[in-house]
Amino acid sequence: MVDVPTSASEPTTAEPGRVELENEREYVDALYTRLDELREEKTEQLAKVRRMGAIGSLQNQSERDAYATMHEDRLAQLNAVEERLVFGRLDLDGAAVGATTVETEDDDDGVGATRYIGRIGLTDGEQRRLLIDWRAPEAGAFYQATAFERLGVRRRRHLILRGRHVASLEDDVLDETLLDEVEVHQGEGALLAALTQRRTGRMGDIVSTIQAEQDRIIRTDMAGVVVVQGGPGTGKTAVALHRAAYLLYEHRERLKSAGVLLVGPSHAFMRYIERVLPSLGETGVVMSSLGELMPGIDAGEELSHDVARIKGDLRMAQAVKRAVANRQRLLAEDRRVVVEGTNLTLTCKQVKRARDKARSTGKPHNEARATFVKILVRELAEQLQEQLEESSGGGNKADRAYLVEDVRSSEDVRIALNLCWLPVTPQRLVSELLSNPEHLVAAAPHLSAQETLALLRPADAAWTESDVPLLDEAAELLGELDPSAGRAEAQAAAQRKRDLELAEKSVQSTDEMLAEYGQDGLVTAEEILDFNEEQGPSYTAAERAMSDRTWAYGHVVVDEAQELSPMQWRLLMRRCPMKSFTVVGDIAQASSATSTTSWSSALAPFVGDRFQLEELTVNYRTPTQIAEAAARVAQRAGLTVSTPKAVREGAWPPIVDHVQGSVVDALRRVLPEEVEASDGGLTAVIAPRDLLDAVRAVAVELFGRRVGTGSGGVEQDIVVTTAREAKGLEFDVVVLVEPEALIAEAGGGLGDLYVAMTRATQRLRVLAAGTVPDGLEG
Ligand SMILES: Nc1ncnc2c1ncn2[C@@H]1O[C@H](COP(=O)(O)OP(=O)(O)OP(=O)(O)O)[C@@H](O)[C@H]1O
Repeated sequence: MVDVPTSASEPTTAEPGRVELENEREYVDALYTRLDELREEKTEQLAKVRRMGAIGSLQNQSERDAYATMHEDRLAQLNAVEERLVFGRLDLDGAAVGATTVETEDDDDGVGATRYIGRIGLTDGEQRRLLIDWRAPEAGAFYQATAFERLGVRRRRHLILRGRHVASLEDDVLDETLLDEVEVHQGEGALLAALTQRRTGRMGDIVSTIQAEQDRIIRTDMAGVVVVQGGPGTGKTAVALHRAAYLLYEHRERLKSAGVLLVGPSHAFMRYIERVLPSLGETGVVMSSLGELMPGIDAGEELSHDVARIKGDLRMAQAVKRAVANRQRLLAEDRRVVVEGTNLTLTCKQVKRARDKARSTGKPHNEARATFVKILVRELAEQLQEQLEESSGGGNKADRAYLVEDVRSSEDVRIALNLCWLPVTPQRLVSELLSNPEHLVAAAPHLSAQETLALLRPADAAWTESDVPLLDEAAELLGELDPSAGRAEAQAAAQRKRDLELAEKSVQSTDEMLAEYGQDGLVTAEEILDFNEEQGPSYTAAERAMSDRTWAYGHVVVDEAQELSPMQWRLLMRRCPMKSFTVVGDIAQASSATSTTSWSSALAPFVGDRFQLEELTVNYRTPTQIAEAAARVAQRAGLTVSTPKAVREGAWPPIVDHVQGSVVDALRRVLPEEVEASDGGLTAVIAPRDLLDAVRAVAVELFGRRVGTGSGGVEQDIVVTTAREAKGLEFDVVVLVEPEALIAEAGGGLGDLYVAMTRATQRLRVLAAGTVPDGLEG
């Protein structure tokens, strides 16, 4: 049992601030001791379950799996919260908050008058609450209380930890009467300290400094669609991720089985944010970029704005529907088929009737085909029977079951039926639709000749993210070829990997146990795995969801949602029939004509006006000078942008270099200066696509392996990227190459330039051989 200090420490004669710091250190030490104790307990419980799993009877295998998963999850959570386990303390009305008191006696609601707030909740052996999870209702006041609306809070304190050590305290006294009584600890402010830290290429959590307007959105009810609009750097991504963690806490049971899907624009973005939820102790969220929403397909970026716009139009759903219907063909004339040497006739009328019946089942194409085939095989078998009986003079009665089999296995019949109703995969359907002009014109008569031409491409072209909704649409209408096939394969591979890890651990436990009985452990991980597999696989909800296109999620979070085309929205709505969404984005940052122009128009086809719009108004990323320049450029170009208030001044205004000659040569000169200015932080060079290779070559020439590109780039401290790939990311220093070319590349749209300018947390340098957009220089 940990001995947590629960009542006032004895006053000492030491300097008052010091004493209080020591008290906090003592309390925090005790919390970490409790954390260690719980980790040990869980490790022991897990080992015990695994030992039973390896040698016990088969009967309770799945129950034991469930226990093992539960213990593993909890252990993973306990391990994830090591850093900044506790970060806050609230002293409430009635609490004694003198310099030397740490009062945690229970008050009426069972929570201490002094509450410690942390990443998870902890209790001691007697179920007294030592630490309150930041998501619990009792922690709300830590984020919400102000001097005007104290919510019973006398003092809010931030505990700033280095490792397990309390380095300093930051007090926020809300009850003025306290000012005379207590020593107030003040530093630069926890928020500012967090914001001025150097960037690491990975987003971190903001759990200790969530601001009131963000907290309100994070804790909004789960039902329905919540849209969070906010300018660059207002914390939309941070809010979206913390909201996912909050909902998983608040609706644990429901979301544990249904799961939460988090969708972002690109691989680079998903890598940038992937550590946030695990650091909040949440590992079960399915994360997917727009290109990965169809299991088994990893689609790349759609480079042509026109193609993306055409494919993103809702009318493409009709086109796919027609393409499927066109696979259910009628005969132009009656057709002769030979079965076991007998000539039979498949009539146009028969085929039409069978087709109508199959369609009326309402089943998807591949499944309804069974009805179509069954009807025609039966009718052909009847014909065959009649002919055989006739030719034998009516004396011989043929066995219908044999005849059906003869018809079914006839090559001729197979070809004839396939010509009318061929089973097809979504990939094949979409690939043929986009590569065969006849198919495309027949399925998509709404397209102009020019648009049809823009869509046509080779049959083996790689998938792009705007193909994904078409594939999804096709999959929906086609159904599975073999309902148990593809999905099962993907799941089996994931499961085998997981099982092998488990089995290896299990072998260790078994070896230890057998050794206790003086026997050799003669079992291998593979043997245990084979043994377990006989019981059938078991999957976590996230694993099942990831490999199942038809999975119905309990909640979907969409980041950079302004980028979504109507077809992408349609796909996502299908993933969550309950329509429980958190949608975050900034209309002004939209890349192109495919993107959303207003939240109402984006959502109307799916939820009407039934969504709740929230706005974030403070910019935490970009210093004032850069934020103002970006907003000016956008406004002069006629773009409506929200102009959030930046929380800090920067050291530099944007620097513009008017380059004589080549921008790439100018970059060779400028980049070392900028990397130096980043002071060990992250530098990004954002360039138009056709300059990217040359820019990358210069960066590599200067900095070699320190340079990263694309989705792997966030690991490196110098990143060369397009504006689109930089969406959602941030860097200490940004060098922006040829701004006018960025606008031209986006078909005249300003969104990408606006995004590029607002990625910098410290410094922005613009290199322009061409003209400089109006407003950039004031
Ligand atoms: N309350 C906060 N405390 C500390 N840091 C914060 C807070 N809110 C936001 N930030 C930081 O501000 C930066 C911008 O946040 P975020 O990326 O979520 O903004 P965004 O609105 O999604 O930006 P954009 O739309 O431009 O991509 C991040 O580094 C984030 O950690």
